[in-house]
Amino acid sequence: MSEAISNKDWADILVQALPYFKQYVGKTIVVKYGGNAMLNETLKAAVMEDLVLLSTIGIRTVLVHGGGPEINAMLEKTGKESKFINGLRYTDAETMEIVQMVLTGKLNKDIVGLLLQAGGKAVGLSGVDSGLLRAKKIDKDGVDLGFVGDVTEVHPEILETLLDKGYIPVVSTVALGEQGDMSRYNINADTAAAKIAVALKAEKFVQLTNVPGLLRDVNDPSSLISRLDHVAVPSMIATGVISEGMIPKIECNLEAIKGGVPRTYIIDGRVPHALLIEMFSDRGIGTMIV
Ligand SMILES: Nc1ncnc2c1ncn2[C@@H]1O[C@H](COP(=O)(O)OP(=O)(O)O)[C@@H](O)[C@H]1O
Ligand SMILES: CC(=O)N[C@@H](CCC(=O)OP(=O)(O)O)C(=O)O
Repeated sequence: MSEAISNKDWADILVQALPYFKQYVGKTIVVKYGGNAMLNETLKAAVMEDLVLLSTIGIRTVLVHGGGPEINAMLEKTGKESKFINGLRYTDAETMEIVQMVLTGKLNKDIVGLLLQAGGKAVGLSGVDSGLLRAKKIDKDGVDLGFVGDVTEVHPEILETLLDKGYIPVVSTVALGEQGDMSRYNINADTAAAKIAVALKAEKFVQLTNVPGLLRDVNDPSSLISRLDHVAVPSMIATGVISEGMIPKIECNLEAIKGGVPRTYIIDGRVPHALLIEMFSDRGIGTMIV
């Protein structure tokens, strides 16, 4: 890259990024990294570099990861079918064990390893650790989703402690039941990330996914909605413009905004260094929800 651009352009880019550095250093951002955006190893390495850069310059960075496709693959290996209702996985007891193994046992540790390799300081934990996430069985429109949880409490002290020491906390979204309930609950990673962003009073909540953002037509990548007004959301869900995994993604953005997070974005994790571009330029990639 340094060969392709002039010294002046190089310096200009850094100077233009300076106001953004000033805006975010010392502030907290929560990044949700979706399983679909994790599938390419080169892109994954670029995401790790971005996170390490943010953390190194003093932006308090929390990573919450998903892993839907990896869970699907493991279920398939064990002969189980994946079933989703409105973007949420039907989770029986056996599926819950597999969800915990894949998210907390495998992906969480893989990501921490990659962050360390990229020169960062990172610690992995699940929602169970230190009682970070407590949940109760979800009850939405009378549909039984098994061990899918609604987050009822977030105890972010462990995240604050790690952030104070310069670590990137890496969170997998398995939660413990409420007091007296030792069940584990499967939490949609977008939903958990938004709750964590609210609890940490984050300045920004960014979701990295495998589409350019919210699309007016899911089959047309050029139909990006750059700025989504929350008022339009219910009718977009009712008419099917927003469907499947995009439903919890958009709904949790609204929750985050209601909870006081000033900026929420959905961006394309397949674009190399999308996170840096979003954070430090005015190129306006992805969808901003207002
Ligand atoms: N209007 C829409 N715009 C973009 N994506 C949409 C839309 N409606 C549904 N989707 C689907 O939502 C998916 C993103 O959600 P999901 O698969 O849960 O991603 P992640 O793994 O990043 O959480 C897209 O791949 C797309 O198939
Ligand atoms: C309840 C529910 O649906 N949980 C999700 C948790 C992982 C996740 O959200 O992963 P992505 O971000 O890759 O979609 C699941 O079981 O797939």
